[in-house]
Amino acid sequence: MNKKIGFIGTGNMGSAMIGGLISRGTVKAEAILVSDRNGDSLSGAETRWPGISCSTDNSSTVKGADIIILAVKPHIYKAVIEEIAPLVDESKIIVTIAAGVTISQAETMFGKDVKIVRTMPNTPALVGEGVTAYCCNSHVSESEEREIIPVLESFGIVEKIGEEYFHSVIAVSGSSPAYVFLFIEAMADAAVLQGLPRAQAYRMASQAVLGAAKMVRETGTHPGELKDAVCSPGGTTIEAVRTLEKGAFRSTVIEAMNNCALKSKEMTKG
Ligand SMILES: NC(=O)C1=CN([C@@H]2O[C@H](COP(=O)(O)OP(=O)(O)OC[C@H]3O[C@@H](n4cnc5c(N)ncnc54)[C@H](OP(=O)(O)O)[C@@H]3O)[C@@H](O)[C@H]2O)C=CC1
Ligand SMILES: O=C(O)[C@@H]1CCC=N1
Repeated sequence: MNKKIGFIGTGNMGSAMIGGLISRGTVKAEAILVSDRNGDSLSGAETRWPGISCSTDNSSTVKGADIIILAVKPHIYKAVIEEIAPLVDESKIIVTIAAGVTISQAETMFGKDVKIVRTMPNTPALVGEGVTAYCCNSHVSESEEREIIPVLESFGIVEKIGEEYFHSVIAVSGSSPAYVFLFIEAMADAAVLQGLPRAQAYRMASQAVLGAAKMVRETGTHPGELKDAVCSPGGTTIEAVRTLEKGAFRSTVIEAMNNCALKSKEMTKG
């Protein structure tokens, strides 16, 4: 692709996306422009990805890029958009990634017609195993949407959704790596408690999650059926499942994700 991609903000999510773009080879490092007010984030990006253009000046990113990804926290959106709005014309596409910032709110912040693609990525974008949900505003043409999809595919799988589903998507993919990391950490802690060396515990716990996820994806078998196949009658696994259910494992996950989606709704109200 011969487009230049700009990032305003290169913290947790921005750097995961840059990593995905470069390792997938969607664009060369020289086609990526980054600006950040945080010198440490900027120098970290410069060291990790030699060839990218780094600056503390957001306007240089906007001037040089065709696709501009706003990778700052939601409460910074208004200030950044007001700063860059005069430089954004119909040749540029704005990609938003913020929780709780709707297309209509971003349009109001720009105060003029701008092409906006609202997305919800997640940090596994760094290793090309992310999920990115997106929807476009009415100013993005079908051909422009076709140009954006390969950019999003650099991060992993891509799902087009109606904007009303963003709250659920934040719970099931934007935020969910955090719950999975907790789960891996807890499994490794238990293994360490039982005497396994920490490094082996992390390798085994994370591989079990990776392998189980791949089985769901690649066999198409219902997760309940896959669980049943691990639980030998009177065996070890059903003891663990009984204990998890006593602790309301599934209900706790459902409740947590419901609260996550509610928080996203609340953030939309500002
Ligand atoms: N983290 C995640 O897993 C996900 C995050 N998101 C969304 O991504 C966005 C970014 O989150 P995240 O990466 O975690 O945040 P971070 O704080 O890690 O990164 C944001 C970066 O932007 C910098 N910044 C702040 N203000 C400006 C400015 N005016 N101009 C240029 N740079 C600025 C910050 O600097 P400083 O440190 O000085 O503030 C920081 O380096 C959020 O809107 C969030 O909702 C979406 C999906 C997943
Ligand atoms: O916690 C947050 O608000 C952001 C959005 C999704 C993941 N991190």
